[in-house]
Amino acid sequence: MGILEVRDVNKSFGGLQALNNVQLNVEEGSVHAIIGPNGAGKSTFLNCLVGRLTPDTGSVTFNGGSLLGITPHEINQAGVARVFQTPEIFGDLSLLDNVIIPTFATRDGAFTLNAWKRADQDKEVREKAEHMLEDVGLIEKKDFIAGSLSRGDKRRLELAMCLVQNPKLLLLDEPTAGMSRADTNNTIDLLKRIGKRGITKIIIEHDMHVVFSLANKVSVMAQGTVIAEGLPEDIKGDPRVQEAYLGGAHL
Ligand SMILES: Nc1ncnc2c1ncn2[C@@H]1O[C@H](COP(=O)(O)OP(=O)(O)OP(=O)(O)O)[C@@H](O)[C@H]1O
Repeated sequence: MGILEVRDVNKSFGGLQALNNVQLNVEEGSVHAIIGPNGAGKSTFLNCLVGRLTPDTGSVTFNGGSLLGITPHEINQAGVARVFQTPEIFGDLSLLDNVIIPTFATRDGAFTLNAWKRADQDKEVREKAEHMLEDVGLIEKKDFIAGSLSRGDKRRLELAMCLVQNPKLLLLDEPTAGMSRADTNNTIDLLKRIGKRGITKIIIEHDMHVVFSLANKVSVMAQGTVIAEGLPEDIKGDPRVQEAYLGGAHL
């Protein structure tokens, strides 16, 4: 039994079948990459996991319970956190306040919009948020306004906002998209470091350097279905994958 079990998931948009009988089994503590060409259905699949979309048929079981028929907030409370392609941060607040908000919410549950200002005075919350910023290498910028950060730092901040919620499963949607090679390598190092905490991760990524640096297992999607699955070194040499993913070029 994996921590996440996906069975026979289908999703259509009008006449277009975006997901076609998707099966996935993610082992607890693993880093599971999902790769595939543009339009393969990767984002649609991720959206089905976090409740942004509802599959037409199939089941999604996480940690023994179904993720279907519950709200995105309930999915988050069940221990699933997602880092988006476009970082979802509060651009006009400081980095520290950005991390204080989810730290406070995780400890105290739902809260009113202005309550986080009180959280700022809460020593325990503040220290936890600062510790998290230290973990992702942003502590020196804690008083900067988040909107002024580089793209790489914004993603690092969003990661801190997710990690402070102590997720069991972290979904990373192209975590290095648009980053310089130096920022990409920093992100790989950071993800390796947080990997040591045993959080299960699903990574959707186009950059094969990132995939092969981090993943224990790779699933390849094409035309809405999983066409191959295995260890990164096996996937690299799989002719079906070469064909589907890069039109025959070598990974
Ligand atoms: N909301 C939607 N309405 C209609 N069609 C959609 C919608 N979302 C996705 N699609 C279509 O579903 C298919 C799968 O798209 P999806 O974005 O999941 O692919 P992807 O593998 O994530 O691609 P990329 O790597 O380019 O992000 C595509 O043909 C896309 O045009």
